[in-house]
Amino acid sequence: MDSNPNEHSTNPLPSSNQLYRPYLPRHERRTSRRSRGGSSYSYNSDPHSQIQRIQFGDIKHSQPLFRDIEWTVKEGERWAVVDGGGGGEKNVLFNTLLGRYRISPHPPPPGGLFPFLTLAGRDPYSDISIVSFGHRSQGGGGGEFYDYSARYGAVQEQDRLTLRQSLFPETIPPPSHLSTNDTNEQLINIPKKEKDEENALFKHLITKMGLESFLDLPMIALSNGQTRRARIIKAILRNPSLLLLDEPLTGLDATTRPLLLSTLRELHDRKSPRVILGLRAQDEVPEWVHGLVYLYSGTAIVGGRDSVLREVEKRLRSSEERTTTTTTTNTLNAEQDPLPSPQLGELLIDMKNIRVQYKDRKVLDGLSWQIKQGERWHLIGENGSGKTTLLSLITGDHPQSYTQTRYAAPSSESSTSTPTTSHLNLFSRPRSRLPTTLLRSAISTFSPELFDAFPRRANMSVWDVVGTGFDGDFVPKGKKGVGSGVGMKVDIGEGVAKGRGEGGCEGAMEGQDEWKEEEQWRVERVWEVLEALGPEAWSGSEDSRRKSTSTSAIPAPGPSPLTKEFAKTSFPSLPISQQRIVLLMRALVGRAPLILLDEVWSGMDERMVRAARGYLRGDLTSGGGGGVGPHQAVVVITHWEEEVPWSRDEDPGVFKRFKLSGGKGFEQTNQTDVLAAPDLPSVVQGMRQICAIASTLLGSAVLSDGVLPSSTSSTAAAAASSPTTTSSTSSALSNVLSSREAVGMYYLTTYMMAVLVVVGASQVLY
Ligand SMILES: Nc1ncnc2c1ncn2[C@@H]1O[C@H](COP(=O)(O)OP(=O)(O)OP(=O)(O)O)[C@@H](O)[C@H]1O
Repeated sequence: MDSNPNEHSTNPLPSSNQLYRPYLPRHERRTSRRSRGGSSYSYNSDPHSQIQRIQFGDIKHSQPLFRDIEWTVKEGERWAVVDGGGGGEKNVLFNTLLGRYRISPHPPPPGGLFPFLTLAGRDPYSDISIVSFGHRSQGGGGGEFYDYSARYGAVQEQDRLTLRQSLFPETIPPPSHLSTNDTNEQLINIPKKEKDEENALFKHLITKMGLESFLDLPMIALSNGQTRRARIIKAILRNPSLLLLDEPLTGLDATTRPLLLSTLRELHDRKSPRVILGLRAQDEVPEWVHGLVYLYSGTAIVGGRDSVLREVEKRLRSSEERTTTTTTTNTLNAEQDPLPSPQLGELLIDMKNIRVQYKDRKVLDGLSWQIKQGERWHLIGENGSGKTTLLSLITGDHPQSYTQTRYAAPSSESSTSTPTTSHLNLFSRPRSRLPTTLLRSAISTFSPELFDAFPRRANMSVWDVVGTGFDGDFVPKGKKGVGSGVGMKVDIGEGVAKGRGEGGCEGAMEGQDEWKEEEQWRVERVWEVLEALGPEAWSGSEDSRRKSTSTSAIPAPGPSPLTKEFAKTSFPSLPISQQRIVLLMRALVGRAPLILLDEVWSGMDERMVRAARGYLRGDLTSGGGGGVGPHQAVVVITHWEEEVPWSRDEDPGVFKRFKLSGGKGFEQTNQTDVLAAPDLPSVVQGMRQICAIASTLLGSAVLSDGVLPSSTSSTAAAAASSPTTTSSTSSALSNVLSSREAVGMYYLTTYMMAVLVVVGASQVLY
């Protein structure tokens, strides 16, 4: 296999100018070639490049964290590092480049690990920067919970730092004891030319990233995506020689991603700064990347982009084949015990004409949305469109959640109740009449904010963390670490508290008669979730492999030893990806009536994502049960359609999408989805209009309220894309046509073919 990144003809690289020019003693080089073994992958087809064979590890670890990595980066090459195995391997590699882990044997002087810096007399470790989004950014390592809802209220003095001030500390007003003429800018005394260049770059970046209008907002007020863009700009403005950018695409909306990628490419090619990208296994690798380091189970596949991707796919395919036995076994179970499908029920959340405003900045402006039991929503919207704000109203964290009820002017005819012009009703009650403790147990959440804020106390085990999910606590409570109950039930009309419990009495509190039954249910439920989403599902350990290849359809009673061990593990000691899946378990354990999952997959490895998706969907292939009951409602917030565990095509009545834009929200059907698609060529637009008209004229009989019955929709779509019934152009077009338009296309094509047949026949006859 050719894995030399120089295979890309677009990049004629100078072979002598290397970023990494690691040097190995002769005997090492010989050994490294001979004893490479099957576990590592390397390239060395360029005679000028030198081999680096490194093992690196934390001084605390007797075993190296990685072995046999050979990686040379030359000036001009564009590289990305992909975390294929999870467990934070990419983080370890980046930290090694930053000098935080030891390399053995260390590349000796004079070049060292970064000859392009060392030989130029620069200190690598002060000239390389990292911006990481895959890892915990705030809250430090301490055990305290910090208030992640602070941004919604009045901004505190310590949080007043604006985006501009954060980028240019010299613009921070001087302390009061200095004279106002004595600005920091003058004190710092930046040369004018450099300043002009910096300003030009700043303007370019801030415009391209769409942050001009946020410059004078406090940093704390920026949305997740806006903050990420700002952090990247800040790192670029520091002008390091090399910027390690870890998971920059996570949390960015679909419009911003290509803009950021093209900017990074531009900067890298100008060497100001050079960039190495860190990507998740599920991220698409940009076309312009030449070389990939794909980290996997303590080693790496290193080489050209395409060849590494081919190799990874080959390995994945063979590992999937190995697990076929499990799938077959579990499918048998599925046939015996089908999981009930979602059942639509009572209204859980009812928002009408919601408004959220900060001074003259309107974030939500007349938004209405209803969420019912059993529904599965995908909440979507560009960065800054108000998704987090909306969720904070639902969870009651936002102070403006109390002030959403407005009444119509009383009419002259007296009536017993005045209708509202706007309201926020949570579980049939205005937010102000719902105690926060009850709300916390009725709505469970996973979000980047919660992940950052969740306390990491050294003595907190995985069990403790999962157990806090029942009552929405942040510290373990109760004798068995499964909470102590909130003593109330959330009222969901007819379906009181349906969707949770299933054997427990969730209104009970410690000390009450029903508590024993509730506690017993909670303990069993923690084991159930730990077994389904714990290491058995993703670790690939010998134990779990033995279990997964077992042909017995009868699961062994009780949790496995691996699960028991995991339950006892200290939560803060886990790698980030495992902390994330534990917090997902926390969100699912209590069977709360409403579950909010915001950017849930970021930082998890592929096997975890697969296990969690299966569990949420209720596929019996992943742990033998459904993560979400038929009466529970779920909202998934993500910028990536493919991250949603369900598809609207499965059942449009249950699986829905709500889009935020311009302060408003609207439900997107398949139809509006396509109509909203940007930059379609006008010919396609024209075709679509014709098809829609044809659909209305010729096929309106099959339409009901403009929404197709699913069987009709799929038949029509299939017919529209079938090469036997349409031309190749219309077949390609069917990819961008809505169901209704596809029906139109079908009728139009049939109609035109009929006309052709008639015309043809008449030619023959006459
Ligand atoms: N205290 C505040 N003052 C002014 N504007 C604010 C404040 N808090 C939030 N905003 C603005 O509200 C808008 C919505 O923010 P929100 O976090 O809800 O967006 P989002 O849709 O979740 O974005 P993302 O996809 O980036 O996470 C943003 O433009 C943000 O700058």
